Amino acid sequence: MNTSKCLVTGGAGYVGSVVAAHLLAAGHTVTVLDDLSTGHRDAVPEGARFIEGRVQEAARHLDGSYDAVLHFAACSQVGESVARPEKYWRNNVGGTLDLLDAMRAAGVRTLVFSSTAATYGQPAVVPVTEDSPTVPTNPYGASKLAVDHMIAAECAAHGLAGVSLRYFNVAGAYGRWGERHEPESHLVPLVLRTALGERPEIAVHGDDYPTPDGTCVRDYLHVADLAEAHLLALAAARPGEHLVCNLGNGNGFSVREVVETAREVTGRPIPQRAGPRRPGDPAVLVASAERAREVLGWRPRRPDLGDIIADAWEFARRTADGELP
Ligand SMILES: NC(=O)c1ccc[n+]([C@@H]2O[C@H](COP(=O)([O-])OP(=O)(O)OC[C@H]3O[C@@H](n4cnc5c(N)ncnc54)[C@H](O)[C@@H]3O)[C@@H](O)[C@H]2O)c1
Ligand SMILES: O=c1ccn([C@@H]2O[C@H](COP(=O)(O)OP(=O)(O)O[C@H]3O[C@H](CO)[C@H](O)[C@H](O)[C@H]3O)[C@@H](O)[C@H]2O)c(=O)[nH]1
Repeated sequence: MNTSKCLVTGGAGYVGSVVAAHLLAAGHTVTVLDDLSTGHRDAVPEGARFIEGRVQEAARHLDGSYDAVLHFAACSQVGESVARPEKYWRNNVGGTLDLLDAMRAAGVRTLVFSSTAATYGQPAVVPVTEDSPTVPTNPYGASKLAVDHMIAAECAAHGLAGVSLRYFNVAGAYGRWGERHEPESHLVPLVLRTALGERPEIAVHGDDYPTPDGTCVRDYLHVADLAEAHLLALAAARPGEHLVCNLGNGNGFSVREVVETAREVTGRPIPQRAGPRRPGDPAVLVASAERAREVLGWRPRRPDLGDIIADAWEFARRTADGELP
């Protein structure tokens, strides 16, 4: 296997730190560039070089010795993006434009980008393929879609080898790396904080959706399986081509099913209360990841929701016990 020298932007965050750990384990050389706006210094894996800095200043750090960039650094809260869209255009779109300029100037010609299911908005048909219409329902999704377009144009005009990976719902943990967002908005870690007694109950955002139990259905994906896909994407990237791949397991679980599975995994009660819908939430989001299987050869190893939640639970418990930071 060829090994690469990689710049990992956002490598102090949840997904970026897990991917950085996988890259190192596979023998790649890793430099993390992160401004710690939502990330944690201690999440950067041992063996990676760390630069505290902004993607907007990537030109200062990139040179021709790098083979590839994996770009995770972004703002990623849907609600905040509605309230403060300018932050999302500036950081996600503007930051990536600066990064592309820096890569072109340094001659670094491979990019793997964290895109999202939010680029599709409310899909009319599930499972969602990469050919589904992209009609984002919030500025976060729109900013990520704009970046996908920027990368496609950079590939066509300047020969970049670009891959956009559209994650569905990432969850789980990998060893000492897990989800530590503050504030946390994602369902699985909030359910587990409730199991730990740190929160009195889980608010179910809407139970009147056109789904079997009335709650939203999502496709949950293990963060370690997601990391594997990034390594495969690095190997599959081709100059002048922009590859877009969905990443999900193709199985939908409702909010109630997630809570029930967490009760089974943790053996704790986990009170829940139905509340109003959260604006912008699609009823059902399930991926077709056929392309990732065919083109990348991606095979998720932990597709079972119980396994995903068990790993997140182990991480949440160790964090609560003070064993992890
Ligand atoms: N977690 C999910 O479920 C999910 C789903 C779809 C897509 N994504 C995308 O995956 C990526 C990683 O998500 P995450 O959950 O790990 O988020 P995260 O907030 O944990 O990580 C993002 C990291 O980027 C850093 N960062 C932000 N702006 C920066 C800048 N301008 N310069 C340098 N560093 C900067 C933050 O400090 C943080 O460490 C994001 O691009 C996100 O949009 C995540
Ligand atoms: O306290 C909570 C938190 C969430 N939910 C529900 O649980 C489901 C999953 O919510 P998350 O916030 O965990 O995830 P999203 O589906 O909203 O978001 C995920 O998918 C999006 C694409 O639509 C973006 O990519 C985003 O970054 C990614 O986390 C949703 O129906 C949400 O309404 C609750 O009922 N209660």
